[in-house]
Amino acid sequence: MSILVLNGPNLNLLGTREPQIYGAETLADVEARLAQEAQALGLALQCFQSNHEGALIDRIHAARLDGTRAFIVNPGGLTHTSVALRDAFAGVALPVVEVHISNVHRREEFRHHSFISGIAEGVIAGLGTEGYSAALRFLARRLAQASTASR
Ligand SMILES: O=C1C[C@@](O)(C(=O)O)C[C@@H](O)[C@@H]1O
Repeated sequence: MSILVLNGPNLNLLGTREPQIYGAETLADVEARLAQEAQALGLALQCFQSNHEGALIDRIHAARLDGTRAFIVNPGGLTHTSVALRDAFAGVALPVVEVHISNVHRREEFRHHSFISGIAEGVIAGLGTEGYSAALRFLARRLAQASTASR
């Protein structure tokens, strides 16, 4: 069972980008930690970051064919703008957990609306990079329950 972790625009700059908001860990640090946690949970993990909306959409479509069972996504600024990203998730119809490092609801008003939340199983915001780990633990349990139920 494989989980695909998607990060959108500017998340490649984690660690140096506005560290007072997003912290000091790099995306490579976060992905390495998640890979260890996934292994301990008995899950395979794939990670993909892009600054390009179309590349993210292509990766979501490709997930239909590569064994992906669920997504963890931090869409970055595309959260607040992208109907196309939402439609890609809806089209693939696998569970999605939306993660934001910062508490978007405590920030500028334009960050309060997400096009993704309406098709997500759940939304985690403001837990820092721990939010990705919380999403992984949630999905591990959810996928295990689903596979027991289908037996
Ligand atoms: O790029 C980001 C990062 C973010 O998704 C977060 O992780 O807190 C919040 C977004 O509003 C912002 O555009």
